[in-house]
Amino acid sequence: MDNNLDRYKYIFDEILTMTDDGFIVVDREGVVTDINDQYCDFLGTSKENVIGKNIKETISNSKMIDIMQNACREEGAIHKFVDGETKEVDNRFLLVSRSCVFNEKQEVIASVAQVKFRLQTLDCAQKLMKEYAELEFYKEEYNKISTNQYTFDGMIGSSKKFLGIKKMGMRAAKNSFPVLLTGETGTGKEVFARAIHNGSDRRSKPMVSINCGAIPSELLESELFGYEEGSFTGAKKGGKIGKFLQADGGTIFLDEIGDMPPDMQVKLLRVLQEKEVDKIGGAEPVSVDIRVIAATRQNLVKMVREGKFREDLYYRLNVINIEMIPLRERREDILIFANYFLNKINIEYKTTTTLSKEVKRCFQGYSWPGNIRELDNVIRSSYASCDEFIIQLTDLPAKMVSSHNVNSFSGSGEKMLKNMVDSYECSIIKEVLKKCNWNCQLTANELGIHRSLLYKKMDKFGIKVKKTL
Ligand SMILES: Nc1ncnc2c1ncn2[C@@H]1O[C@H](COP(=O)(O)OP(=O)(O)OP(=O)(O)O)[C@@H](O)[C@H]1O
Repeated sequence: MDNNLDRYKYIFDEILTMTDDGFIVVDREGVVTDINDQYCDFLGTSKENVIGKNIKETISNSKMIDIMQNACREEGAIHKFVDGETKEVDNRFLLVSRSCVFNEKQEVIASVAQVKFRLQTLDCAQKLMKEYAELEFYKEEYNKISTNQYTFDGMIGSSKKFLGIKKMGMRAAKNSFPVLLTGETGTGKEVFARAIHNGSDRRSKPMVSINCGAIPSELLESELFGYEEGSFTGAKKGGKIGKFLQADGGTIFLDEIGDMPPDMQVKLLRVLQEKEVDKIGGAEPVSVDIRVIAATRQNLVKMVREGKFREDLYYRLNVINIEMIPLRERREDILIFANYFLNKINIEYKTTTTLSKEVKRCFQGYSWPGNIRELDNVIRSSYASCDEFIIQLTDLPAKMVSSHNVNSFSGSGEKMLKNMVDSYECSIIKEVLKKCNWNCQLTANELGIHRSLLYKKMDKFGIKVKKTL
């Protein structure tokens, strides 16, 4: 019997050496018992580093243990190797077949996986890889839509002004004219753009967003229009498709359009006029069918006047203009948003935290320069620092609890002043504590007071050292 086993071991080893494919074998516990050189080479490791260790240490998202648990097999599945787990940077998707091995009692004793490296298989894998990437993109988009946040129905707000622009957005969704969304930061321009796209008959195609201000101008052209393979040094193998072509049939969202460099403004104008994209290094222009929604918090009219933004492009983009409303001009919606964000955290952490009367008053009186995004942040940070189940004034950032918010404080005369000073002092201490990661010595240094005084004040205000959210 032993002789027979030895014989099979030699044959097995020879097969593993001869094949062009990668092979790996694990035992019932997921510990690697065999791996061939081809696979080690692809992973950029050695047999000594892999054999005897759990498969997850080498391939963290391996499915071999699942295969054994389900006593099944899988053929030609696409496996995406995790970044840094293979030495081939451009080759992270491969075709893998996995199977479990049974003994004569039909018990699972091992699992074996084969990875295809042969060229024709790779070709096929690369095609599948593109489809896989597209599928992942649609899955992500689907998740966004299904959360309902990005539809007009799911949009928060019931103030008259907001209902007015919501109506404009719903009307805009019925056609494909360019839309220009203007307004301060954090007012919901991107959320609105998504709702227009999701409400239009383009919703089954992608909405692709690009922040024109966040991409260096020398990269913007290739990001927007793509390039052909070999069109410049450093160009990726296989070229790049570009955001406009990715959005074909759907919508492109050009955020911070005011930051688009002048040479790109000319190129964008051409796309809007001709409905064609010139890929870098491409022989022919490619036709595209896209709806453009642009957004900016800058004053484009002023920029046109100053010669910083092309007038012809401005008119092309500004067919439908929707001016988003700052939160301070839709005060009826402030508490609706505050409760919406707090409720989301309460659900996540299974708590029932609420806002105190004073906090609600303070929210109503505050100017919210960062708008809805700032309100979301304030709710998070105050939830993280509140000790009880009620968010108090002392949990808010110091700048909110300033003398501009006199209305938020109860009491009269000296008592009121003392309440305000205490509240302000407490907020500052909490803010610096958070900044210093709740390190009391650093906080005392930063505040310029002795540590013992800091402790006294923390005691007075009931501040306990906390974790951050
Ligand atoms: N109607 C809404 N319902 C729920 N959340 C919203 C709503 N509008 C905006 N938000 C939230 O407010 C934040 C800011 O929204 P968004 O990014 O759309 O603003 P923006 O105007 O595009 O900001 P910026 O100009 O800084 O890019 C996001 O977290 C978003 O989810």
